[in-house]
Amino acid sequence: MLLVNHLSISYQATQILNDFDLSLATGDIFALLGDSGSGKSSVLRFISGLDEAQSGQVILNGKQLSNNGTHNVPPELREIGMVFQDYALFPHMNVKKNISFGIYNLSNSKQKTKVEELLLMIGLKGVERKYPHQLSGGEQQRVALARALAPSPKLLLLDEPFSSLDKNHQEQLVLQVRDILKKTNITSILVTHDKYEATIFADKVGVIKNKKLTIN
Ligand SMILES: Nc1ncnc2c1ncn2[C@@H]1O[C@H](COP(=O)(O)OP(=O)(O)OP(=O)(O)O)[C@@H](O)[C@H]1O
Repeated sequence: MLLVNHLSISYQATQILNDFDLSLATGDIFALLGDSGSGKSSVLRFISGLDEAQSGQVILNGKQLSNNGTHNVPPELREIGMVFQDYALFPHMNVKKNISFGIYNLSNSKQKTKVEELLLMIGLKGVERKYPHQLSGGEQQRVALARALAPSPKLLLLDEPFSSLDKNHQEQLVLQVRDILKKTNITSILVTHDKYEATIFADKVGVIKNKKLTIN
């Protein structure tokens, strides 16, 4: 379960969020909408431990990761996976190296098995040795998802991962990723501008309005 309590964020004198609260059950897929500049990415950066805030608490599966706007647990120890819109993959690493990046502590044979399992799940069996530039945008985003899922995170944060894809493939990928997340039962938050995408992807949709979260 994820709890975000009393999150308030200001940059210089401008307040972006005021007492933002969010509660998700394990396995929930949540989409966060809001106008440009409303603070969607800022919420993800606080939850992931990258940016601090004026106030705010994060509790994931009973563990307090942040309190009073500061972080008790650094980003790399939070068991939170992330997928972004751009620069999702390391261009100089092949697909296998990209996916196994976060599981370097496993033995080579365990890494290999995990990469094969994930490639099968994302429908890209056999591309281990390809480089990102040899894949389409949608394929790259599926590999980015596999990389984020490899260490079995407790929470997955997706910041507009579908928005740079062409419309024809976008819906198919949105539904495919939803399916994968449902199978793995990972609690997820998608930040998006696209109301339709939010509706088909998520179990619950929320909007940032007047610096707070409104659940539809
Ligand atoms: N490090 C920072 N320093 C100063 N201002 C910032 C910083 N990060 C974000 N902001 C400002 O805070 C506001 C919220 O930014 P944020 O990126 O969270 O919004 P968003 O809802 O994700 O926007 P978009 O949909 O356009 O990506 C914006 O006005 C942005 O310019």
